[in-house]
Amino acid sequence: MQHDKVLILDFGSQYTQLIARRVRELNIYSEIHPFNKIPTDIESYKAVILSGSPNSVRGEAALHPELEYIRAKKPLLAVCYGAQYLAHFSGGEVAPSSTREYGRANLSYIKPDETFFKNISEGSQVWMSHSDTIKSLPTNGVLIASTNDVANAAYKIEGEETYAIQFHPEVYHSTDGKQLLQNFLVSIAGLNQDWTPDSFVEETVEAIQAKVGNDKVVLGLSGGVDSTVAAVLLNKAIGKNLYCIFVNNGLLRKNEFESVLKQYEGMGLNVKGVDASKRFLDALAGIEDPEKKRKAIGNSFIEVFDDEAHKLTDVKWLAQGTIYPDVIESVSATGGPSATIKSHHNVGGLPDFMKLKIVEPLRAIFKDEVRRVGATLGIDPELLGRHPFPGPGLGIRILGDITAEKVRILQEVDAIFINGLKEWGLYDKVWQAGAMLLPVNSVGVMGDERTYEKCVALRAVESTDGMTADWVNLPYAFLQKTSNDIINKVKGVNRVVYDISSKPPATIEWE
Ligand SMILES: Nc1ncnc2c1ncn2[C@@H]1O[C@H](COP(=O)(O)OP(=O)(O)OP(=O)(O)O)[C@@H](O)[C@H]1O
Ligand SMILES: O=c1[nH]c(=O)c2[nH+]cn([C@@H]3O[C@H](COP(=O)(O)O)[C@@H](O)[C@H]3O)c2[nH]1
Ligand SMILES: NC(=O)CC[C@H](N)C(=O)O
Ligand SMILES: [Mg+2]
Repeated sequence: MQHDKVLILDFGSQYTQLIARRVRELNIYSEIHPFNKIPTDIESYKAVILSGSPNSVRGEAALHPELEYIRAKKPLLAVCYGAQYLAHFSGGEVAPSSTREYGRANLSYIKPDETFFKNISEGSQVWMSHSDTIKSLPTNGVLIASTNDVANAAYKIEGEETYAIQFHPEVYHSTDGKQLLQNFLVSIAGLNQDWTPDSFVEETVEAIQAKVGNDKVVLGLSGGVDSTVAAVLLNKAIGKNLYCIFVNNGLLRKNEFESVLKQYEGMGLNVKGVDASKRFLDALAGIEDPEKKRKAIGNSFIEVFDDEAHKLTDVKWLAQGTIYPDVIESVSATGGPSATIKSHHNVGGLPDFMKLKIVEPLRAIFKDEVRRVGATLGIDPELLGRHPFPGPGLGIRILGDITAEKVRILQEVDAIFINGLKEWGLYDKVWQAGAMLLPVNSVGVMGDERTYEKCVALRAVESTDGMTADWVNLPYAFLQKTSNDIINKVKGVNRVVYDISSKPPATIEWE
């Protein structure tokens, strides 16, 4: 079945992904594309949304989209920069505002009987984030809403299905934002709300069957949410032609290799566990630089996969659990290369010599949607609720060089911390948690003896997508008990600290 879809043109706003999510929450499929790479099959989109931007329409760096096939031809919603753009270059005027406007505002005026504001009343809270303001409306512009500080908070263009708003309906703080998007997409643009997890499963299974046919597929399974949901979908589509490989890279959590393999047994998946710990640890020996460690781990993954793929005959495809943020983050809105903070080493980016074609069934959906799809597929909620765990595992949580002994120490510490979170009912309140082994020895005293041992840092963060994160205010009583348990039970550790840095400026993992 073909679904109605929405095109979101990205001008680099930090909220663009949120627009897509909010639209999808309405069971309408949406795609984000850079403002300067408008898809050629523009007819297939039923409505278009222009995002905000860090740039100003008044500056030399103003971004100019090519709206020839969009403007006045399709329902168009312009948010913030988009609204300023449509005003400034079509007969209106944008100027710097006397005060920068960030945060909460309330609609003080709404034009009566506007479908765009159906079920939304004056007083409704909206969220602002701009420093330019629309001084005068474009040709044929009609004012449809104001706040106390922003006279031109929303306008429409007479004779077109074009709407423009200065505030951000996509953030949760705009309390009627979802209603507004629904008014625009459903009541005005006439889109169907039929894009649901059930329909996703059904259509994806069919699409995989059509694409892969009778070929064999290998998939790297990690015990994590994304690869597991991908595996179950593929299994539903192609059954025994799916070969899952779960690699013990020697950097997994305590007992994880065994317990994850056991968990998969009950799911009817064809999984092979490959213990390659020695290969990884050998490749890592003596390497201290974080990026070099990541490269060594990534290369070892590729070698293991290559070996395993060669043991099977006629494998043509590699399946990956790539999700939508992975895809978007690799395309920068303005085309400029963004700085490499860390090379995230998935099994992606396979070298040409492997000659495998790629199948990525989750490529178009967000993490929370992956979880919903997983639930529809009947995957254990406990597995779906697992914290993300990076492919390089404890390798990027042991600062400096890695040895088997350091891995053992960190596995013990991590197990005490994570099990404690579960026992105290805190695990599901935390987005991700883990422990870091620092390359620092400090002096302690245990039973009247001097010790000179390692320090570990505990980290627990709240986040929605890992892009930004804040540390979690864990109860002191919990930290106290955990610290005691770690120091008493893990030989080699005599000091525990708690990481209270947000991302940015820190990152979640220490390397
Ligand atoms: N130990 C492993 N064995 C085999 N494949 C792995 C392993 N670790 C990671 N991978 C592969 O790398 C991909 C990226 O890992 P990533 O951690 O981003 O996703 P995930 O583990 O599937 O989900 P989550 O983000 O919930 O941890 C995985 O989807 C999987 O294909
Ligand atoms: O599969 C992965 N391969 C990697 O190389 C990698 N590095 C970081 N992460 C995870 O990404 C999120 C953000 O982490 P950072 O703030 O440390 O960049 C957090 O959830 C990290 O655990 C990785 N995941
Ligand atoms: N959030 C936005 O789109 C901001 C637009 C523009 N950069 C401004 O500051 O007004
Ligand atoms: Mg993972």
